[in-house]
Amino acid sequence: MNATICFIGAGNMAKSLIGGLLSSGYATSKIIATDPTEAQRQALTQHFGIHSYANNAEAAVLADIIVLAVKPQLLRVVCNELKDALTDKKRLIISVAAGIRSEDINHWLGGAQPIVRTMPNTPALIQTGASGLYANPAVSTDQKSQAEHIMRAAGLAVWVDEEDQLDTVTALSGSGPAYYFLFMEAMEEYAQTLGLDAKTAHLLTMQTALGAAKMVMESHQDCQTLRANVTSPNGTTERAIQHFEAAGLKQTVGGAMQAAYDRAKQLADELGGDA
Ligand SMILES: NC(=O)C1=CN([C@@H]2O[C@H](COP(=O)(O)OP(=O)(O)OC[C@H]3O[C@@H](n4cnc5c(N)ncnc54)[C@H](O)[C@@H]3O)[C@@H](O)[C@H]2O)C=CC1
Ligand SMILES: O=C(O)[C@@H]1CCC=N1
Repeated sequence: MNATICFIGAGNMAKSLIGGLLSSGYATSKIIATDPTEAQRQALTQHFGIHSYANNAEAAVLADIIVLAVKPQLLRVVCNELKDALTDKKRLIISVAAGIRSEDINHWLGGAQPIVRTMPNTPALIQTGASGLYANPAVSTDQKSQAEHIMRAAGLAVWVDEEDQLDTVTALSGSGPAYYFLFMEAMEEYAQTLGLDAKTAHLLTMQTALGAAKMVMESHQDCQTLRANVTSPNGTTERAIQHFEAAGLKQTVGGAMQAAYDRAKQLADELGGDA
């Protein structure tokens, strides 16, 4: 693939994707980015050696693929700036903005636009991301492969058939890293209550999370079996699990994911449409 890719907005998510592409061997000359902040533009040149622009439309016309990586609240304004520059409708638009429907982006860009909407997550920063992707009907097979190539550079990329499923992806992998961080925070804090110093508690928590994730990925056993292997009859883990179950852990997790899912839909209603 040697398409020119233009990132609109050069914050954390754009930098993760750019970093991933460059480390996978993508040519520096084929990636450009825009940002109104001079410091961000300088950082791009210093870290990645790519060209950067202050003007979105000026940069967008130079590219085959445009990645919209600004905050969701700014997307409408940015699309308005790009609309007149993108009249040929050939370029693929990839949006990483949380909660903005492809239909709204299409409308803001003047219609008939190939759009892939994606929901990445922050581990993309270390090329261990997980992204869900949805393509609108105007996206060609080649453009689908291009979008997948870009998102794969930052980790796992999976397609969903219905755009609604991206709200589930948001509640799962989009917000998910924060769930694990919270759980780790709670473990670390209580280990200190039980007598460990902060550093030891932190190290053991991190390594336990990493070990558990690696076992799930590499052992080819399901979570239930792996859990059973840790749980000796009448032992310590059994007591802890009984406590989680009595406290309704699965219902709590379900309730939290439902709240994230509902908020994703609400955001799309608040930020989208013609209002
Ligand atoms: N942080 C997360 O976990 C996830 C974030 N996202 C999405 O990624 C998108 C970007 O998020 P971050 O990279 O975290 O934000 P960020 O704030 O780090 O980056 C946004 C960048 O856009 C620039 N910008 C502001 N106005 C602009 C304009 N008019 N034209 C061009 N650039 C402009 C800002 O200077 C900034 O550098 C958001 O839409 C967010 O919903 C998606 C999935 C997960
Ligand atoms: O919290 C949010 O709204 C975004 C979407 C997924 C992760 N961060």
